[in-house]
Amino acid sequence: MFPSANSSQRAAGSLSTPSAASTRRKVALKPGHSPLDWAALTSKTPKHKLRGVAPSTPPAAFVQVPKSELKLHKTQDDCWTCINGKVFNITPYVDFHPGGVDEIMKCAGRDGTALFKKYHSWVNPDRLLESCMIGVIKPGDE
Ligand code: HEM
Repeated sequence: MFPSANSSQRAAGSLSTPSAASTRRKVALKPGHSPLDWAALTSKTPKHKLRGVAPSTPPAAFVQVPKSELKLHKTQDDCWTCINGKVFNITPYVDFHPGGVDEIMKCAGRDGTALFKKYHSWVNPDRLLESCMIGVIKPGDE
């Protein structure tokens, strides 16, 4: 084996047996629910269906969502959240969430910005959920 077990080229500590604290908890997603599958679905599904709105609904930038409306959508088959002031219909995404359904449902029907940043500040919600954006939270309701 190279480098040999006691070689100075080896990193200190044991790389093969990480402590429990440093291991990432892996969630098993349903078949067909990988990030690539999500990208494929969003590219072929009409936007109004992903947004969960009527086809005649104005583009997201022109739609204001009151907080009282956001609160009504908190179940797995009708789930909205607000991240950085943007309101998304995450119903079609829930089963694709790499962190699992239970975790993402914690932001259902409410502002998920803090939780989102706590768990993955590196993820870009605007890009990932672009096709699911319903509108912006009503000014004053943030
Ligand atoms: C719209 C809301 C959310 C979206 C779009 C989203 C998206 C993602 C994405 C893309 C990943 C994979 C990150 C990576 O592998 O680098 C991920 C992982 C994860 N998410 Fe979320 N997430 C959302 C909400 C949440 C919430 C509310 C929680 C917790 C309460 C959460 C907890 C996690 C956890 C624990 C992981 C696994 C991280 C790991 O592998 O170490 N997420 N999420």
